[in-house]
Amino acid sequence: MASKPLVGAIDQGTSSSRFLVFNPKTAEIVVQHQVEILQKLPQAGWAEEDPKEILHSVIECIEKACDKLKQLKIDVSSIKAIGVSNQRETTIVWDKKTGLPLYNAILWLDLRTQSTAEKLINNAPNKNKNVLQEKTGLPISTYFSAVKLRWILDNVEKVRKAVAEGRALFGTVDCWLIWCLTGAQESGVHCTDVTNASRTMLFNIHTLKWDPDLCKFFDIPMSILPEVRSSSEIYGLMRCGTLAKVPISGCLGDQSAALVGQMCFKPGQSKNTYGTGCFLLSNIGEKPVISQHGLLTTLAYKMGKDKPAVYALEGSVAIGGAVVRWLRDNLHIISTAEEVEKLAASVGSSYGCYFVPAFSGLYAPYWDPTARGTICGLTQYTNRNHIAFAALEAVAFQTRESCSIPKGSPTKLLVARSNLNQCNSSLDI
Ligand SMILES: Nc1ncnc2c1ncn2[C@@H]1O[C@H](COP(=O)(O)OP(=O)(O)O)[C@@H](O)[C@H]1O
Ligand SMILES: O=P(O)(O)OC[C@H](O)CO
Repeated sequence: MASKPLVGAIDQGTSSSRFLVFNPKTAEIVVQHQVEILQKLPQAGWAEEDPKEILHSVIECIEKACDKLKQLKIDVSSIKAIGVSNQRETTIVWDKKTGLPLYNAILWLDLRTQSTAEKLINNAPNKNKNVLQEKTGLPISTYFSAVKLRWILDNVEKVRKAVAEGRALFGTVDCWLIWCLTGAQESGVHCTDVTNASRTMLFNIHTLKWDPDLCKFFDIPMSILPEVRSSSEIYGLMRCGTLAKVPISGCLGDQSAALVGQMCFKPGQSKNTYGTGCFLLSNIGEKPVISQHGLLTTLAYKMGKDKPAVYALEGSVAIGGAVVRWLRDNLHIISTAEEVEKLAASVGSSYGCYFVPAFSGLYAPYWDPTARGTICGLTQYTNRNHIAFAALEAVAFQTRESCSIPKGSPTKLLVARSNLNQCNSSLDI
């Protein structure tokens, strides 16, 4: 008897890559594999990843998940389609002739563009950081791809040369992965979807097209931008590995994917996801609403070429699970992320210690790139357990703040999910 059709999902996040194989009828996960990604922090505020490592981690996850399927005696040819979801805004420029990246991926939470963003705001009428909000749904901030791309064009000679010679391609992580997996130099498809495009600040969220005026504002050559497609259509076929010839037929920025995954299809339905950052998205239907209170307006999904675009309001928190990684990698007070729960639970309170993990400035609703993290309220009594508790409490405080920003329509349902949720203390807080 033929095996039941399955669907594969690439989830390329800031901290890790995953490949999950689902039964599309029941949404049950059949197998999955996950690989952590190395983050390079070459200077204070800078955060990069190697695009080749990102790609290889995804390929490793696909191959290992397929091995697990084989161990379960399930034919890998049961995987009929693959979807891509990805950390958004992270900016990659590569050479279409060599297939190689021309610079490391600049991560969404990188702060190197603080002065670029400040300069743009100072030149805007009334120094208004929301001068592009009507068109893009976003404030001028270090967060979005356009300023990162501007920085690369200003600072990386190799990229300038490749642009002049017509060899450079720009893309967010979805775009890089789809181009590589559909054949790179030979047959790579250079495309992105509307949800990812809406995080670049070069995309008009009303016309659903790259906007020449926005490109002029940031002085970005339109020739390097990918084609913008819907979130659900066949972009191309896998050209390598065990899943060669399987169509890649879905693409959504990870927070939009989470909204879809939680089936928040009606206006007012919302989800909050805890990964590296923490993102509350609320479905607002087919008309974009511009927030007066520091929320972003973003594309939620467009489920086919001829299907309507659906929008969301978003409360973004840059540092969620990343604070736990910082306790592990920088303070070394835990050796695995899971341990944080034991430490926090052992005290049950921070005893007046507060942790503001503004490592990447503050996002919604402040949009202040100059903010920096702090731990305060320390006494001689404070130990690592209290700091662990305060770190988890900080994620909860930031979430509460996102939930309390007025959204224009009441939230009817809020679903919370992800890795940090495995940590019961964080949910209890
Ligand atoms: N059990 C846990 N308890 C608390 N934090 C965790 C736990 N597991 C992972 N994390 C944190 O969550 C983040 C990873 O979550 P993940 O969903 O893989 O992120 P992303 O999608 O951004 O790659 C890391 O920053 C890590 O420190
Ligand atoms: O890596 P995550 O899952 O925290 O998601 C990152 C966001 O897409 C950044 O906008």
